[in-house]
Amino acid sequence: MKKYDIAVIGGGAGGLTAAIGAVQFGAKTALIEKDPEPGGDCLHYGCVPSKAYIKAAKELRDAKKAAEEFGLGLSGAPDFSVVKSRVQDAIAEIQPHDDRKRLRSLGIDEYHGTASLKTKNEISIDTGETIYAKRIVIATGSSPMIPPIAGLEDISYLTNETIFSIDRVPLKLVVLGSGPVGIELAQAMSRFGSDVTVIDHSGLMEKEEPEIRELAHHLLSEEMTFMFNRKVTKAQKKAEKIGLTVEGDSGTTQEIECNALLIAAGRKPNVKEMGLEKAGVDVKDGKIVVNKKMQTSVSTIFACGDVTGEYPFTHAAGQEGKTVVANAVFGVKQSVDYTHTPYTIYTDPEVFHLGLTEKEARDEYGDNIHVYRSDARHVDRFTAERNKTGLVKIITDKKGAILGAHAIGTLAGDWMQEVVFAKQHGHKIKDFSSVIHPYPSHGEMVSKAADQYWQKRLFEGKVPKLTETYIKWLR
Ligand SMILES: Cc1cc2nc3c(=O)[nH]c(=O)nc-3n(C[C@H](O)[C@H](O)[C@H](O)COP(=O)(O)OP(=O)(O)OC[C@H]3O[C@@H](n4cnc5c(N)ncnc54)[C@H](O)[C@@H]3O)c2cc1C
Ligand SMILES: NC(=O)c1ccc[n+]([C@@H]2O[C@H](COP(=O)([O-])OP(=O)(O)OC[C@H]3O[C@@H](n4cnc5c(N)ncnc54)[C@H](O)[C@@H]3O)[C@@H](O)[C@H]2O)c1
Repeated sequence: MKKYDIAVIGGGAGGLTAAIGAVQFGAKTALIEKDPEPGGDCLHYGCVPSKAYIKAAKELRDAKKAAEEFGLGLSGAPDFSVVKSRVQDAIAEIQPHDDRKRLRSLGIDEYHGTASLKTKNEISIDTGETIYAKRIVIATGSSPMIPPIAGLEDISYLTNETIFSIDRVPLKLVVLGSGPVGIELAQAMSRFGSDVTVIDHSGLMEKEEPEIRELAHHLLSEEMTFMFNRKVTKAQKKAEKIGLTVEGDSGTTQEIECNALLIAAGRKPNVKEMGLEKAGVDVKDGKIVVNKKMQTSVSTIFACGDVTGEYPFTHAAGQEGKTVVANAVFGVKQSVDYTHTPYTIYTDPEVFHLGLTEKEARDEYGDNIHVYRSDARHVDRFTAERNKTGLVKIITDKKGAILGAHAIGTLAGDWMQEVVFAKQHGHKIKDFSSVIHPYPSHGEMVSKAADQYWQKRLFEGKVPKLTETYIKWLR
């Protein structure tokens, strides 16, 4: 039996970070991946193809808008095969960074097969091999959660695993779920030409600041129909179409038809048939239970990424993978900390989220907080680009330390990154004012919010009285 210091199950964002980190620090490392090539959901069915869709969809939308405004004729339907090739090209270009050849070149023993735990130190691979490892890392990711809907098994529906290989844009598309997966794809499909309806049993972007949620709702409603607080109870095949029974909170039902149904109702960690019970690894609510060191209930076994359900983003899987390396290879007892971990919802405009919302901050700090805002209407770059929809909200404690930052606006995920840096490195809100932002940039949204700190200090406190006295004395 081959023996390793570390064996990683799953070659997605979390597993690759753990395996590459471990081998680079000198650990004898194995990685077992069931798919032909590593890369996981993010590369094959998630971040990369969805961002390729989003970009192509935005280009089409901008072209249409520009054609209308400048009086140019634009007609016909887009050739969807171009969109499909863009997705394939993006995956193909990134794949070599994650592929088996590269892993081997780094010194990782890679296995192609489905792995499960045999004991707390042994892994069985369905190729018939068994390997031993001092430490095991489970990074098997997640799959689309399919809600129990009567008749669903008799129709063919789409998920994130199939939507990127469709050949035609459905005339009418229903998207079940308005989370990041559902809403990003709903907007892209609408821009490709689908008539899109989004159904959700709660509301839109409920974790976001109310004013950001409202603005997003207003803008996105121009491109799709929303049916909130509703659920689909029945699905049936109707010749070339799909019939759906939609139930509201009050029990009222409505029948709708579509040409395709995309299910984006959340994720289910991949824990099935993993032999977790054999090794004694605890699972709660379908997720592998880990402590802050990403260690499971078995001291030799760690887990990272979507399979833990902690923070299901690629960058968080990477952050957790690094924590695993520190703890499993060096035994340094490092804890994962999501306090400074942001995320962006890549709708157009983008929605950015970091740390506490105002409500969460008030729950924790009472009235000992300050809220600073800016609006794209007062930032010249947005005005010049005829795009005045954007908001920033930064929440600090009494001393100006950043507790949370939230934004909506074109490319907000990019220009809000300076707030992540500032928060993580202990800078205060006032520091943004002294950072020079080139004029005119979107990033002025941040400095304009921070300028309010000085306005408050200079024009509302003791300072104006003192300067008044000084000026009088000068005369
Ligand atoms: C449509 C969509 C868009 C997304 N966009 C973003 C985004 O823009 N930004 C962002 O941060 N996140 C995004 N995400 C989330 C992101 O994709 C996940 O958080 C990330 O992929 C999780 O990484 P992971 O390593 O945990 O799992 P995965 O990347 O899914 O990797 C798990 C790997 O384990 C393998 N595996 C599973 N079981 C076994 C087994 N028994 N044996 C061997 N191998 C196994 C799988 O084949 C897979 O390769 C998106 C997700 C979706 C669905
Ligand atoms: N931009 C990004 O970073 C990005 C993009 C896509 C996905 N992701 C990650 O992937 C994860 C999963 O995203 P997601 O959108 O699949 O899940 P989600 O859990 O965020 O959203 C699922 C939505 O479906 C709704 N829903 C669930 N069951 C339903 C039902 N039976 N009927 C009607 N509505 C129902 C929920 O109310 C929710 O709004 C996210 O948490 C995120 O971490 C990130």
